[in-house]
Amino acid sequence: DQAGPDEASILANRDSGKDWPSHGFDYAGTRFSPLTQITSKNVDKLGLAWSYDLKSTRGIEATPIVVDGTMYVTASWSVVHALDAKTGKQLWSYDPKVPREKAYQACCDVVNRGVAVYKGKVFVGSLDGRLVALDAKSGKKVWEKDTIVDRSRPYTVTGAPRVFRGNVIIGNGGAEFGVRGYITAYDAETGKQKWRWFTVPGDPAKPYENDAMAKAAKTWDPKGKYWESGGGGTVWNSMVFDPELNLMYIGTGNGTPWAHRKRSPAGGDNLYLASIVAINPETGDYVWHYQETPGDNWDYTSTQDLILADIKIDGKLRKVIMHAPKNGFFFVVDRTNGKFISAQNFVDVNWATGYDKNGRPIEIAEARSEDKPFDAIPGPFGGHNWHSMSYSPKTGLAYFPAQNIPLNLMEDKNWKEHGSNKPGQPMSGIGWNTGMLINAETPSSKPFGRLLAWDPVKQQERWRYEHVAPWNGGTLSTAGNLVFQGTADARLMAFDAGSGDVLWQSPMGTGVIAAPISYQVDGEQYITIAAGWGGVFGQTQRASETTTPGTVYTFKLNGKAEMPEFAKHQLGNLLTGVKYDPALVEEGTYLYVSNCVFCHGVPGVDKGGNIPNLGYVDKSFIENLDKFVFNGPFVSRGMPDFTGKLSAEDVEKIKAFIQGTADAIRPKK
Ligand SMILES: O=C(O)c1cc(C(=O)O)c2c(n1)C(=O)C(=O)c1cc(C(=O)O)[nH]c1-2
Ligand SMILES: [Ca+2]
Repeated sequence: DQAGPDEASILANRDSGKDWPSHGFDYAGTRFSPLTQITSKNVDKLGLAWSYDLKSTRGIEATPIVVDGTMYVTASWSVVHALDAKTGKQLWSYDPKVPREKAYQACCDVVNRGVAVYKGKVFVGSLDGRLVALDAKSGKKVWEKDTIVDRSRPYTVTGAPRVFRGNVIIGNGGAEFGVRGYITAYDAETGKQKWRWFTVPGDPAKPYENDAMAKAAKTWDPKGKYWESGGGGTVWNSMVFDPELNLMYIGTGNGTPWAHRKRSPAGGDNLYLASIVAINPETGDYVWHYQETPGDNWDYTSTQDLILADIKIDGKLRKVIMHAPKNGFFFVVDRTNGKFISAQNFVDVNWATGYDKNGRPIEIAEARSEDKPFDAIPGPFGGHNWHSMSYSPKTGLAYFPAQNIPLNLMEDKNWKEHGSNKPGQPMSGIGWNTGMLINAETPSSKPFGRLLAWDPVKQQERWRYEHVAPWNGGTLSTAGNLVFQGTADARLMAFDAGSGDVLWQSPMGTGVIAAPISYQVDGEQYITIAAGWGGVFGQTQRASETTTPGTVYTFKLNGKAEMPEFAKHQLGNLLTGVKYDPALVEEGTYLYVSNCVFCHGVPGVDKGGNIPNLGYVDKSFIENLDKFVFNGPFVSRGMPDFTGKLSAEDVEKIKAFIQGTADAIRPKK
């Protein structure tokens, strides 16, 4: 009977690298495997050992966990699969049966970033906010908890739970819509709630939960009635742990609404949005915070992967946190006390020129313009999003995918209500609450995606690899002098960790957004990636010509298994022939933005990701659009039922926009 892993075995595994026992490999989140069988000298001999069909057509974001020869990986809709890590044979699977109508309350695809495994149990957070403990051997449910404080709010769970000091810790998402962020700790054995920590203050008419909330409330303007929309600050991805300091660290998300002036009219830092916060994992007590984006106005979440390392700065060994959040700066912070050490931009940025010695950004005034559109660089998709970062103590470099995805936004001067549904306000028809309008002016910044190797001591780039598109996968680095990364254009690549030379690659059949892992069974080292295109950008766009269901691929030296067949992605013909009134196109544009755009993309311009682009579907779909929009025929696929939200006239306007846009972009003969 296996009872592992526990804290001691997870710490010991850092040196052996046999398992991949926790989300970021170790508690520090380094994603650095000490295994050395596969090296920069022999990586060209890497071949497929096995593959496993996850039966999923939406984004796959999971980091698999491997313990004692068993792999635990999740697919979209929070479905867990347990596999024999040597053969890929299924041992069991568990489907939490997420109600499909929950999909549209997830801002960014029906994704899940993986499980935690501790003392014979597997923990998964379901999209609809339950934390389920399964028996690791059988996959049978042991206990289940509802982690959501207020079911009237659109909370979702996409992140992997973590287990620190015997507590299962889980956060949630929903800050695009309007929720109050928090994390909760449950006893891993019994499921009993141990503590809960909110990230932002609640209604000031009620007592604050703790001193940290009282302190935070002073940085919000109550005239903004921020508690009505929840304030935001969701913890939907990163959590790491330093057992010696007995501190866990979380990265917190953006504000609701995005527009700072709207949620806090007099300004203010709005603690603890867009921050790193240190918490005692046993008591849930706040210890310190460092806010990376005071008064967030751009969806600059700080939920990207945190990594703990001990690095030499100015001749002194420092206990630091490294972080590359959405806002485009690479941070090094002292993890014993939260003191700022340094920050340097890793992509071009146009909202700040840098950070002063106290760790405050030096802002550029236009970035908070009240009445002009602002093509923020990075945009709301981030200079780096959740795609995992790794850190190699051998090279002293951090490896992560950097990017730009342009989006031109303008504050909505007339925004008043919390959760207002207004044409032109992105996805507000299904509850998004940004206080922003999408500007029809095309952004002038350019999209790109690249792998960066970053020196955290010198705060400078060491090397880069330019990808064909944004939205590439997370990274794994290994003691074999390698960095592995999956790409938007459907490859798994291996780079020389020191030089960035491309040493090996394999086609994947689908764009990759998750991060690879490495482990060892019976003396053989394996590299695994859970591939499946999606996430917020991947719903509407693609960079691959093939398409396959979500698949787990596992490689080893001289592996001889055959790749599954990849289907060529069939893009239909550009839509033609739907009758429409050109006078309705403009109003249709605003309605499309407020109801359709982040799932279906711009008709004809985007090519469709894991959700079809309406500029390339059969004409009969658009002619009969009302039949798909009303009475919910596609609710089972996650599409909302717009009955009562849109009128029949609205649908005619949306049809005019779809066909009108397709006609406008059609090459002239
Ligand atoms: O504010 C939030 O609560 C929240 C949640 C999530 C999520 O849970 O996936 C994302 C974001 N924000 C977000 O801003 C974002 O860019 C994003 C990308 C993704 C993804 O999985 O591709 N999720 C999220
Ligand atoms: Ca967000």
